Amino acid sequence: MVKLALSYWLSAVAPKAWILSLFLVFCTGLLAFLNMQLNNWQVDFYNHLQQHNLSGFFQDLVQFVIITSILVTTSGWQTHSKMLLQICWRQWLTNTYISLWLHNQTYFRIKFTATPIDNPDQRIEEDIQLFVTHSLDLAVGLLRHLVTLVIFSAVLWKLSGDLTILLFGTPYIIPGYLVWSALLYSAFGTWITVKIGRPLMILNNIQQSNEADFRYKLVRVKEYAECIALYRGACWEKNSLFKNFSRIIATYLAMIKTTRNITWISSAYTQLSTVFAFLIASPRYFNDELQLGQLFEIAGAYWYVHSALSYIIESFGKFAQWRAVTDRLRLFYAQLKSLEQMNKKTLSICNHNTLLTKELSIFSPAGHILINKLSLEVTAGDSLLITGPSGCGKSTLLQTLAGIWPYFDGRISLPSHSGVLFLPQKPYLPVDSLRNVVLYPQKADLIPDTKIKEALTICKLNGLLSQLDMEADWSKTLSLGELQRLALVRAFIHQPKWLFLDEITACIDADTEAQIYQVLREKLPHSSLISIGHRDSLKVHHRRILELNGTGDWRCFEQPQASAAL
Ligand SMILES: Nc1ncnc2c1ncn2[C@@H]1O[C@H](COP(=O)(O)OP(=O)(O)OP(=O)(O)O)[C@@H](O)[C@H]1O
Repeated sequence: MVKLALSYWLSAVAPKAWILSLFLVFCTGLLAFLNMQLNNWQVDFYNHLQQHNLSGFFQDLVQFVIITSILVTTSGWQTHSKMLLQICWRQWLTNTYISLWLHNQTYFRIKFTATPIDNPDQRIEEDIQLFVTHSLDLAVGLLRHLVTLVIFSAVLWKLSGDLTILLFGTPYIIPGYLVWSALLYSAFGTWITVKIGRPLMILNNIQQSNEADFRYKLVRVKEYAECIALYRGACWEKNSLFKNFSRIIATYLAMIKTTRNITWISSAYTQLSTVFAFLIASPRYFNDELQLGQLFEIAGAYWYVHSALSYIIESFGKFAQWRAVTDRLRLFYAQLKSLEQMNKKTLSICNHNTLLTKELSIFSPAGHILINKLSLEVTAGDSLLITGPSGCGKSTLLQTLAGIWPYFDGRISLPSHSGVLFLPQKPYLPVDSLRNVVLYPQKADLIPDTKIKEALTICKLNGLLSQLDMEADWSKTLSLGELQRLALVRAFIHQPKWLFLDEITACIDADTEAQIYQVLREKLPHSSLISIGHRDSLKVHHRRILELNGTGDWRCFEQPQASAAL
């Protein structure tokens, strides 16, 4: 994961990434330096106040304005470059994940892995955003605090002088005792915070999944609103949503407890630290070894050293969340990569002008045989109807031929992918203009409107002729039969050499179905047609029938009633 995240700085856009990163580092370093200047400035300022030195006081104010102006400007540029780097990095990482996810049908195959990861959508949208934001926040914070630590430790070391302690009558001199005490104080605080806050990391991870599941359930209610309303399922859905949400509450309550404990520690720690510096420097002040200005300089330097050292304590919550999203993205990436290997291992499809299967056995994910040793040859221009009882593996056979079903043995020779069109059982229509929907996934500017309108007329969708530019979620407004006819419009527009139809006319009346098949034969006389269907009326439109019986056995025979046109 770290390798992937950092490869942004080695990618094609590396120059931009490096320029932004270096500028960010420069601003961060400059801010730490300016803070040191301001802390140093306090010495003269408080001393001039103590000495009632008015001209010195005004000189200090001018100096203050100059330092602060540079500091404010640098702060703005630091935020600017950080946010710019954030969005560029996120864009690159999102592109990488989306490309891997959509490569080689991984988005489909991922559900076949032994432990499919949950909510890839959330990982790509939210987790990457959190990962990038937190990574940069933590990295910039770490850098700022490291530079601060080095600078102010040196200042504190110089100011602290030596502490002499008597141990068993022997005097021991501790140089830079203020630095050592800050180190000890912070080490103790960090140790106790990490110990108490460790469960927060696990809880954060669980909560990310809970939130995603809850969101998914809400989206499903929206998607299936019509079915839920017809089933009168609102009460069931409400209970299910409450059950999901109660998991969020339970995890959150556990998080509250841990966060409260951490807050107690960090708040006590911060409060104590404001007086701690004065406390340990006070002996030298009351011995007249320090002036008021130096005392404030020590307190300021101590505060910076302390806040740099307590960085882990302050950012523990963020760090816990960062760990959680990093784990989720790492697992997602590992699975995407393993699927890439799987694709290479199981698929061996070569191009021919004939569809050929030799001893092709297809299995369910659980390992049950669906089709046993199918040997089949479909030549260009031929037609085949696949029938059989529900669940016998008809759609799975089509998915295997499409190269997206991984559980098979045997050989498959497929025609070139460019002239093949698969129309699945459940039509998919993107939310877009009708023109783009019927041309999906091709670009709209390649096909003239006249051709689209002709195809719509053939499929008896004349009512949509005037709505080519209208953008809508068509799957919500059209009937199932209309959706299937809209899917068929694609066949008339693209005129593929090989057309695979999976029960695409199941919701269309028999007369329209017959007309559509008739026109398909007229308009695409040289195309091969492979359909799946249950209706006997389909047989007449195909030359051969492949009958599956659900036990793995199959029978392929010529259809005696095939229409004269075939
Ligand atoms: N993604 C999947 N995960 C688990 N099992 C699956 C998956 N897809 C299909 N199956 C199983 O494989 C078997 C064959 O399914 P398939 O969809 O091919 O049947 P079918 O013959 O097309 O049925 P129908 O006529 O009802 O559409 C079924 O038992 C189904 O449950």
